[in-house]
Amino acid sequence: MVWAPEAPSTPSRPAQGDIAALSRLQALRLLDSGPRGLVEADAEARLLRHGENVLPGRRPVSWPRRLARSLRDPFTMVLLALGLVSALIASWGTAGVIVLLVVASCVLRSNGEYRADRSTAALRELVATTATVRRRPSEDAEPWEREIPVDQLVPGDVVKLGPGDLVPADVRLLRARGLTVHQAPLTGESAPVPKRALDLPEGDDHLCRQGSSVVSGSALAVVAATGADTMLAGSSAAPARRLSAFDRSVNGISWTLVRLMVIIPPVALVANAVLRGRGLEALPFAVAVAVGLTPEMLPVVVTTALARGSALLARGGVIVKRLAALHDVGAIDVLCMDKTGTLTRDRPVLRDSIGPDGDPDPEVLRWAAINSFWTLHLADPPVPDALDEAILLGAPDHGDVEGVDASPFDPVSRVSCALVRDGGAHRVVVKGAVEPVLERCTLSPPDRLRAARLADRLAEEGLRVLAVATADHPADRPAVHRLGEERGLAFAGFVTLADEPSPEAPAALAALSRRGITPKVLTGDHPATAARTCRDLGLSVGTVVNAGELADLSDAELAEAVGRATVVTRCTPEQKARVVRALRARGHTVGFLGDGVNDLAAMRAADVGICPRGAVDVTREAADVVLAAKDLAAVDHAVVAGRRSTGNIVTYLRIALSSNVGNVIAMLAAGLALPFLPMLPVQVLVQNLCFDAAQLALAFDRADPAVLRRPLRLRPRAILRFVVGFGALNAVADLVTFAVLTWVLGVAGAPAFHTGWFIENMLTQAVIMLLLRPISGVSRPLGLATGALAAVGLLLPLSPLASAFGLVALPATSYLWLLAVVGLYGVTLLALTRRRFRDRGRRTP
Ligand SMILES: Nc1ncnc2c1ncn2[C@@H]1O[C@H](COP(=O)(O)OP(=O)(O)OP(=O)(O)O)[C@@H](O)[C@H]1O
Repeated sequence: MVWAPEAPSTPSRPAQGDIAALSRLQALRLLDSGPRGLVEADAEARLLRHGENVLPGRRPVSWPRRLARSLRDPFTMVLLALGLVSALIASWGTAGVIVLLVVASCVLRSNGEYRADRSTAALRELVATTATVRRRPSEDAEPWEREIPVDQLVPGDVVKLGPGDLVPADVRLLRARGLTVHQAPLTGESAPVPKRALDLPEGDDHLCRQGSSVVSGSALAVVAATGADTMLAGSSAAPARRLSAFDRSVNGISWTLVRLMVIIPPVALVANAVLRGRGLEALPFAVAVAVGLTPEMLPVVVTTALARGSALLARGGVIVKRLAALHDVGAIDVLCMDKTGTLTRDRPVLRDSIGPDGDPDPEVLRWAAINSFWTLHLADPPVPDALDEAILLGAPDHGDVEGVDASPFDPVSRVSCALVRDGGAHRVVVKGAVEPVLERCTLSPPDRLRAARLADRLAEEGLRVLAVATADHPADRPAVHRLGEERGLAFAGFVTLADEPSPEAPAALAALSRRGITPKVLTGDHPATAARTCRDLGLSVGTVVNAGELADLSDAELAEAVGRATVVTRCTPEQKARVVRALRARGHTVGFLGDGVNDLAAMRAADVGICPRGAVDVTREAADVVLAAKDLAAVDHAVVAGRRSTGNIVTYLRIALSSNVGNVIAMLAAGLALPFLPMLPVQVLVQNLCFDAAQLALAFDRADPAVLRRPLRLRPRAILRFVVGFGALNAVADLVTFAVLTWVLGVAGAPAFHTGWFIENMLTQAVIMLLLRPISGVSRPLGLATGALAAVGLLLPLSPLASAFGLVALPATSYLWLLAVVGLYGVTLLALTRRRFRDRGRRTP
């Protein structure tokens, strides 16, 4: 029979309030839909009418808007302020060069960010969430179910929901089995909320909103509102992402420099006035010195280094969803992971069916299969449970038993239930983890102990053990989602399944530990099964912690306990998250690799969430890194790419800041010692511009092998300490140059002095770029950039442009002396850096 909706006098945008008050059938009619779903052509027409199912705030930012946004950066603000001051005192050269610096860095930055965002958006598309929709090719055709991108959903579409799905739009439930949803992003409630497909609705039990996610159970629902019409869009409750450790580190360094930039001009002015009697004429110089401190290319180098790393990873199928996460991957020192599918192949195979006395008993398997069959068929989850499938594959026919209702596996209660009619009687069949099932059974204390010991023995062989129990169920007690709460069950026995350890896991685990990463296994499985699997993979297991025993510990005690453990078992989703938070509180940078709905909370709690492409939607949405497959070797690749990119950023910061700090100290000191300013403002700014441009090559530098061997994090304090030391050395080289120019070469007049110092400065910058790095090899871009920098320094004073910058040609002896100073500086730098980087294995960057 074809289901024919009554009057099709449907408004194009039915008010949600109307739908909330209606029965299932009335809601379907209002939406001009039916349980067999929309016809494809109708869905297309609706898509044109309603638009894509995209939240308004999620649209891409345009290039001009990005350019305008880059002006809001603190460095740019200070630079513009200094440019304004220069313009006010009619120092047009200084103001002009500052504007040029700002324009260059803003254009480069917004262009880099635009390109990086476009490529990460394209990569994100590859792992975008989909919805299982029921549609018909034509009015009379049978409906089919298929996955479509969430943005293609329209009001009236009939969708299926299962554990781990993100609710793709605002929906009205048509059928639900054991459905619980997590709707914290909308209501703040942290506990999962049960939902039912009632015909006479009370409250919003029968509605699920976009932004919530399915924790357990399954449902069929009709889409009531999409895109801007959803409650989430209306409430602007889109979750704000917390600032990552990397963002905080970069901000920390930036603000330290910004403070210095603001302080330098007044200090320089006062010192010049007091010691040299100079007035406002020293202001352009003071401004130029402050500008000289800025690492203008910081945002560009950061974006380029991270975008390059994630582009390389994408070629291997690893997708980094937000750039800063690549740094965080490189910083991971503890990798928490689930067991199933990560350490095992996730291809369970049925082994045995064992009665309470330990002997084989086919009846246990029969009940297990009845439970699996009816939970799969009545609940009809979009993705069938692997354990249920394995049981059905290995079980004989289970006879004439009719399913009445079912509550699919719930990762919190760890049981699944089916209500069946067996002959004339109703019977509830419960299957699940050993402890929650035994807890629900009527057993004498010795029998309970014997059953638990039997389960331990089976689990010690590395088998997955499911307990099975049954009970008569009076027909007048229908509430299925209360089935799991049944007590007084009769214990039937155990079924066991084998899930072989993954053959690739031992090598991948060994590779991770060579990179200084400690693996920790957080699983919902039995302690003995988990311990045996880990031992088989060569992991040193130590004490196996049972998460149930951690419940009463304080956060500090928990941190202590899990800090020592390698395997934490019987974890509920929230316990996995608590363990991750405890490890972070101990100062670890924690990565979490998982793929199930039971991994979601931990994924969100971790510094970096990692999942395979086949993970449930909600986990994939929360993850920062998505792998082509659940493969520990791919995590290793991501770690290497992260450390390589961070290594390049750290090198850039060390070089840029050491050189800039050195120059600032030298200029301020020389400005006070000399009767004239040691450099013209325009010269300071030109050499700054050349140095900035050359440093872009550092984003493409080679990786230091030592950096790849240990977790690498941007540590502002360590970088600033490094900069103070090497900045001081750079200042000494500058001051030696001043001494040579004044006393050895007897340079007469400011232009010759300025030129000598300009040449030396450009050459030392080239030397610093080559030597202040942890590796001796030079990449092609770096070789070209440093060569160009040195060439500009040596040739600009000899070129026709020299006079425009206040430079003059120097005699050959001056060049020789300058080269000698730079050579001496280079040798000293080489000796110090080799020593500094030789024992880098023991130091932080
Ligand atoms: N379909 C199912 N029916 C009944 N019991 C199940 C089912 N799936 C899992 N269980 C039981 O619940 C326990 C916890 O399962 P859960 O999915 O939380 O973790 P897991 O898959 O064992 O491990 P991991 O967290 O490492 O992926 C399992 O050890 C098993 O005893």
